[in-house]
Amino acid sequence: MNARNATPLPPLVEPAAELTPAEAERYSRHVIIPEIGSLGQRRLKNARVLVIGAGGLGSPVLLYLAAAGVGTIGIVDDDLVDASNLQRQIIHDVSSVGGSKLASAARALGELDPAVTVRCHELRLDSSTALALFADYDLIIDGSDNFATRYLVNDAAALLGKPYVWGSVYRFEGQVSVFWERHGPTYRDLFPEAPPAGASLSCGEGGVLGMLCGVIGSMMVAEAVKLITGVGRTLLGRVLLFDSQNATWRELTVRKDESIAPITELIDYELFCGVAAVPASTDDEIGVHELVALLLTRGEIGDANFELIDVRERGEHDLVAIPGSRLITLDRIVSGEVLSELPRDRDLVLYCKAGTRSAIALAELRSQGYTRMKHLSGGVLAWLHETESMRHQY
Ligand SMILES: Nc1ncnc2c1ncn2[C@@H]1O[C@H](COP(=O)(O)OP(=O)(O)OP(=O)(O)O)[C@@H](O)[C@H]1O
Repeated sequence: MNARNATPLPPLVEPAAELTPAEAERYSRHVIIPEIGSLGQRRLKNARVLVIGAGGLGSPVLLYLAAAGVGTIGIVDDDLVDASNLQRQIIHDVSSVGGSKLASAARALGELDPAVTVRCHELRLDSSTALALFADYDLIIDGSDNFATRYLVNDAAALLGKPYVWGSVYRFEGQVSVFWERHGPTYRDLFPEAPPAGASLSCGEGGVLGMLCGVIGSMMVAEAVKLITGVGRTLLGRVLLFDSQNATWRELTVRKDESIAPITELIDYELFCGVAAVPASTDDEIGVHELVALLLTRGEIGDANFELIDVRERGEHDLVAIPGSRLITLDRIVSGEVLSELPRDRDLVLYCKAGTRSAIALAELRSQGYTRMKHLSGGVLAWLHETESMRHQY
C-alpha cells in the first residue's frame, strides 16, 4: 500500500441479510448508487461504529451515521449540554440544556431512526476503558477536542488493528483524515509529538464557526461509509484541510515514519500531553473570596499593589473580564515576549476561564524566575458564579 492509497481497501464489514422492504425504500437513494447498491447498504446495516464525543463534530457525525442506516452506533461522552453548545452541537436542543449529552443524542437518533441500536457509554474515555470499548466496534470516529484523547484513540485503534476517522475544527479551519496502522500511516506519523501544554486552544477558548462542524463532520461520515463498504478511495495517507474563511481546500500527504516505534501499550496520555505537568498545588491558588477582598483593599485601579492578569484570548477578555485586569495571553507568556513588561517586584494574580491556562502560565513564569504569583482557582467561571451569589446575599 503506498501513502496515496491508490489501492482500494477491502470492505470493513460483512453484509447483513437482505434489507426489509421498508429499509429498501428508506435507503433507496443509497441503493440506487451503483457502487453502493443493496450490498453496500447491507454492510452499513451490519456496521458497529463508535463515536467519541457528542459535541461539535459528534453531532453531525451521529446524525448522518443514523440517517445512512448504520445499524449500531456507540457514543462516548461524559459531558452535559451547555447553552453555548447549541451554536454548533446540532444534535442537542433547548430542552437538553443541563442534561447529559448522551441522553440528548440518543433521543435525537431514536427519533431519526428507531431501528438504529444506540449504545450509550457515559464515561471519560481513558487508558483503562478504551481497549475493551473499542473491541466491540468495527470502526471508531474521533470527534473529541483534546490531544490526550486523540493520541489515546490512535494508540488503542492501532493496538486492536482497527481503522478510525479523525477530524478537528478550530475557528475557521477544519481537518479530516483516516488512520489505520495496519494499512497506512497513523496520527503519530502526522503529529509525532504532542504540542506543548497551553500552546493550543480548545473551541471553548478560541471559538469555532458553528457550521464548520457540519462540513468536517459530514466528511468524516463519508470516510466511514467508504471504509465500511469498501467503495472509493479513503483519506488514509492524506489529510484534507478546509479554510472556510477563504473557501479553500488543501491536501497533505502523510507517510508512515518507519523510525517511529510501533505501539505496544497504552500510556498516561494526560502526562504525555503535558496536562498533568500543570502544578496541582493549592498553595499556588487564590479563591474568589480572597481575590474580592484584595480588590476591595487595593484602591484605585492603577494604584495596585498587585497585578491582575487575564491570560485568555482577546475575544474571551472582551466578552467578560474581572474588573481591573490586564490582558496578557498565554501564548505571549509561553513565548517569553512579554517578560520585560511584567514586574517581578509586585504580586501577580493570573486567571483564565477555568484555571488550566492560568496554572500553565504560572508554571511558565516560575521557570523564568518569578516567585510572587497566585492563580485564580476555577477561573472566571468561578468568579462569575461566586460574585453572583455574593450579590444575592447582599
Ligand atoms: N476522553 C473523552 N471521553 C469522553 N468524551 C470526550 C473525551 N474527550 C472529549 N470528549 C467529548 O468530546 C466533545 C467535544 O466536543 P466540543 O469540543 O464541540 O464540545 P465542548 O467541550 O462541549 O465545547 P466547549 O469547548 O465549547 O465547551 C465534548 O462533548 C467532550 O465531552
